[in-house]
Order: sequence, then structure tokens, then C-alpha cells
Amino acid sequence: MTSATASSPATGTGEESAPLLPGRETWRALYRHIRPHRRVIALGALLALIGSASALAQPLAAKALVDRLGENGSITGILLFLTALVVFGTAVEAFGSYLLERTAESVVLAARRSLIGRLLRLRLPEVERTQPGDLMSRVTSDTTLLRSVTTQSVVSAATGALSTLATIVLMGVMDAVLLGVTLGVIVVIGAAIATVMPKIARATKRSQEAVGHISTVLERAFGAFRTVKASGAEERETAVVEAAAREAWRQGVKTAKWQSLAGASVGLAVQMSFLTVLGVGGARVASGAITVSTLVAFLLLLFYLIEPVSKLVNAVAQFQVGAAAVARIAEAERLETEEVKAEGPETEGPGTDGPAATGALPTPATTAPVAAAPAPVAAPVAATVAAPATATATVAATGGPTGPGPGPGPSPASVVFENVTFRYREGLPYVHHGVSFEVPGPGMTAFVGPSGAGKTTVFGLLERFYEATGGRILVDGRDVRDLPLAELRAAIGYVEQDAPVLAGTLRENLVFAAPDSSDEEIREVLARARLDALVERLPEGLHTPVGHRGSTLSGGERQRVAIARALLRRPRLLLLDEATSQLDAVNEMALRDVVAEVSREVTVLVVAHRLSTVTLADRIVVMDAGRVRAVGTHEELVANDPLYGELAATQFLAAER
Ligand SMILES: Nc1ncnc2c1ncn2[C@@H]1O[C@H](COP(=O)(O)OP(=O)(O)OP(=O)(O)O)[C@@H](O)[C@H]1O
Repeated sequence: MTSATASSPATGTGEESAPLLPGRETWRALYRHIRPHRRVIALGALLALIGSASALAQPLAAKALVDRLGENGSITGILLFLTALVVFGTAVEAFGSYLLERTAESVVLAARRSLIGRLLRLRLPEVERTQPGDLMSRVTSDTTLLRSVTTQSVVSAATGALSTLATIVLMGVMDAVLLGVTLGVIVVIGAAIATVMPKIARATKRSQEAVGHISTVLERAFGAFRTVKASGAEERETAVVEAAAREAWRQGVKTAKWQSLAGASVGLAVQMSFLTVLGVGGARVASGAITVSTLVAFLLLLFYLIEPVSKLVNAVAQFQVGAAAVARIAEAERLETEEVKAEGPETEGPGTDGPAATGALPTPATTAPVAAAPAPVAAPVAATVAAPATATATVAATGGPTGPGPGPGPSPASVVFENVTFRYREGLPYVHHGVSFEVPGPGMTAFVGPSGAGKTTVFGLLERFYEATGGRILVDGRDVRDLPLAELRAAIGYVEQDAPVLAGTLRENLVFAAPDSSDEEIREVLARARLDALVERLPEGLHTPVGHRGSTLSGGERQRVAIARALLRRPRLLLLDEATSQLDAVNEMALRDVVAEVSREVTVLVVAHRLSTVTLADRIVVMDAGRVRAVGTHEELVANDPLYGELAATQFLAAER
């Protein structure tokens, strides 16, 4: 988000623009889009040719008709034939053009599907490097630029080249010298056109970047709409969007300028050739080298050349526009994605669900009892504090505990961090400097520590949103890197600190992580999360839309929806990033009871900001500056760890250092 603010309103695009692909790569990238449709495109081209051929036959038929009239013969037959020819020609052309337009839409759809299939699988660090609004504009706007380049201009280029070649051959047959003169002039002006072409690609790319920037700024503004208003930033944000829109206009006008210049140059080339041929041809007629009729025929051919050459030049200009689009699409395609399911077709429609969404909870092949887990490298202070809750450790081994929802649930997960080091990106400081702790399941483990200590990062690493730089993270004794992502995440319920709620109905939000939940399960979870009263109050109950990012819900309600959503997933490991101040006292107490209850059967990790949560925990991990400085119960830590004592004294609130 912040980098968008840094972008310059003057240019409209703050991000540095990646270069266009080299010509051959552009062609290859374009061809990749065309390849699956090459037969249909060839058929479209053939139909276009047949259409033009039948149009050419019309004057011949008309001539026959006039001749027949002169001979006083019957014209009915020819009239019928002429009518049939017109209808046939038009129908063939219309069908050919429909085929091409349809294929063009298919090319756009395929490009969009392939991008969409990647975007939601992008790795988190990649998304953090980019602007979501700009990525969206690549899916919506850039792909549309592929529409004409991949079909119409390919056909134009092919038919234009064919006709040009045929005309040139004919010209050569008539007089090689005049052809040489013509080609000389055309080459000079063609070279001028060639220098203009890359400018079209550059201007188009800048224009598309500006369009991307419009989406970025709007996305940013709508994402924090209240803040924008409260900060009185409407005008400033509008100015930034307007600047980007103006930049898109400026670049669009530039493209138009270069395109019309190229188009006009075709006419100029022919006119100049005409004059030159007239001069040279006149001299050749005078010297007797060629006849007058040859010169006239040559000049006619020269004018005939305008159309196919224009087609060619337009096709090349379109290719430049396509080059800008494929460069931006290729940039998005280069972003790293998470591993895709082995059996997965790229995208099989909007409803494709990962195994995580099937509602079936994966049970680990072996539920490693904590005792069997490798001994962690203890942090210096942690070693001095007795690890509590060893009694609960055996629960994991007994098997058969029930999940938070109805029916039997799978066993709780165990978590081990072994000397984990981590930084968000190369060049950034380390956030974890060898974090080690061991959490047997079930039970509640609270993470406390000053702001920025690296607590939330523990959750990000467990979900494998990021890969640890060093050390090992084990879930159920297995390295998370060896677990299929979908399996790992299916076992985890995650409640983020800002409890995101998505646009849609309340029900859609609740079942987001477990789409197959039954009404009974939903009802039960609603009651546990103290949301039943809210549902009764809402006009359409569970089917009430909650607005963009759940803006029609209160902060506390959003928090409870997020918790209910995580519980419906029936996780074996619940990650709860406690909000600092969202819930009122009554709801807070109620939810604390729910979490405590859940933690009897499930491994619960809480980034805790409230003393009341911490006192319920079976064990507390105290983090400071990317290290675990102590592990213990509340009483043990109050007695042994000064930082904890200090935090506890301030109720953990405002724990800034
Ligand atoms: N996506 C990210 N990219 C780069 N740096 C990050 C990112 N997320 C967090 N950080 C940095 O990593 C450090 C640890 O962040 P983390 O969110 O784990 O802290 P925390 O202990 O949970 O803090 P808090 O109690 O305030 O939520 C912070 O200095 C933060 O600025």
C-alpha cells in the first residue's frame, strides 16, 4: 500500500516500467496465444479470401449480364446467379469475420484464465511487491489488447503480404527497372515507418501502465474509504487518479499520432513512387524500352498496392500494441506462484476448490506424540523455565478427541520451531533470530511480547505464507516444507488480527473456509461465537450482505465472524491473532470461554494482547526482538522473567518498547 503513495502523480505511474520484450520473444509470446486457434484463424482467412474473390467475380458477372442484354438474350439465369453470388459472398465474409471475432474473444478468455489461475496462487511476498490494482488491470485491460492483434491483424498481415507479393511479381513481369525504382522509394519510406513502430509499442505500454495505476489508486482508496474521507484526502486521491488518466490519454494520443503517421506514409510512399515511376517510365517510353500501355498498367498496379500495403502496416502497428500487452501480461506471469495441486488443471471454472475446501479434514498419517518430537534447541532463558502442560502432551497420543464441531474430529496438531531464522526479503533485517519452541497438542499456547517481536510472523511461517530462511518448522513431527500446502493449510484455522470479512453474505463468509458445512454446523458455530443474536437482528438473516470488506458489521462482529469461520473449518491447529481492542467485555469473556473449550481438543496458538487470555493459556511463549526469551506459565514467568512481569503489569496493552 505504501509504495502507491510514493508514486508520482506527475507521471501517473510510480513503478519503474519493465522493458518491452525483444521482437522475437514478443512474437513467440503472441504466437502462444494464437497457437491453439491457428486452424480457425486460417479458416477465417480463407473465408475472407473467398469473400473477396466472390466480390471480384461480381463485375465479371455484371459484364456478362450487360453482354447478354446486348444480344437480347434472357438475363434471368445470370440475374439469379448474380444474386446468389452476392448473398454467398456476403454470407461467407460475415461468417469468416464472426469466426475471427469469436476466436479473438477466445484468445482473450484464455489469457484471462491463465492469469486468473495464477493470481490467487501467487506467493505472498510476490503480492507484497506488487500493486493488486495494477495486477487486476493486467487481467481486465491488457488482455483486451490481444483481441485484434491475434486474429484480425494476423489475417490482414497474411492476406496483405500475399496480395503485395502477387502485385510485385506482376510488376516485375512488366518491367524490372520500374519495379526497382518503386521498391527503392518504398524501402526509403518503409524505413521511416519502421522507426515509428517501436514508439507505438512504448506509448501503448505507458498508457497501459497508467491504466494500471488508475486501478491501483482506486483500489487503495476504496480499501480505506473511511480513512480517505476522514483525512480529507478525496481531492488529493482524485488528483492522482486524474493524473494517471491524463497520462493514459497522453500516451494514447501519442499512439494515435504514430499510427496515423505510419498510415499516411503508405499513401506518401505510393504517391512518391507514382511520381518517380512517371518520370523514369516516361523516359523509358521515350527511349522505346517499354510501351505506353505497360507504363499505364504498371501505374494501375501501383495504386492497387495501396490497400495490401496499408493492411500490412496496420497489422504491424497492431503487433506493436500487442507487444505492449504481452510484455505486461508476461510480467504478471513471471511472478512466483505457490505449488499447484499435482492433479490440478490450471483452472476448471470459478468453483474449483482445493482439497482444503472439501470439508474432509486430513488426519496425519502418524500423530507424533510430543514426546517423540525432536528436542528443540532451547532458547537460553527458555531452558531455565520448566515447560508446563506436559500432562496435556499425552492427550495427543491417546487419539480420538473430538473436534470443535459436532461429530468426531481429528487429533490436534503439534508444532515445533527449531532454531528458525527468517527475514521477509533479502536486504531487510532478520525478524526471527533462531526461534525455538515446542507446542504439544492440544492446549492453548499464548505468544506475548513487545510489538514487532515477531509473533504474527510465527503464524505466517506456519501457514507457509513465507518460507523460513533457516531452521525447521515441524507440524506433527513433519517438516512443513515436506507437507503438501493444501494439506497443511486444511489442518489450520487462522483468525487474522484485522479479521478480514469479504464482500458477500454473512453465510458466504462463514463457510468460506469450509464450503460444505451443514446448516446444523453453522448454527452451532454461530451460537459459540455469540453471533446468533446478530443473525436474528439482520433483515435477511444469514443471507444479509455484509458490504465491501464487511463494512456493515462492527469491528467486534467482524472478529466473531472470523472466529466462527475458522471454527467451521474444524481445524487441528487454530491460530488466533488477537485483536487489541475489538470485543466488548461480555463478548470477550464468552469468546475466551469458547477458545478455552476449543483448546481442550485442538492445538490453539494465540498472539495475545490481553492478560485475561494469557492467564488461561497452558503455556506462554515470551518473544522479544525475534527470539524466544522464555516459556512458562503465567506464575512461573511473573516470577522469572522481568520483561513478562513488565508486560503483565501493563496488562499487555500498549506494549511498545
Ligand atoms: N510482510 C512484511 N514485510 C516486511 N516486513 C514485515 C512484514 N510483516 C511484518 N514485518 C516486520 O517484521 C517484524 C515483526 O512483525 P510481526 O508482525 O511478526 O510482529 P508482532 O510481534 O506480531 O507485532 P504486533 O504485536 O505489533 O502485531 C516487524 O518489525 C514488522 O515491521
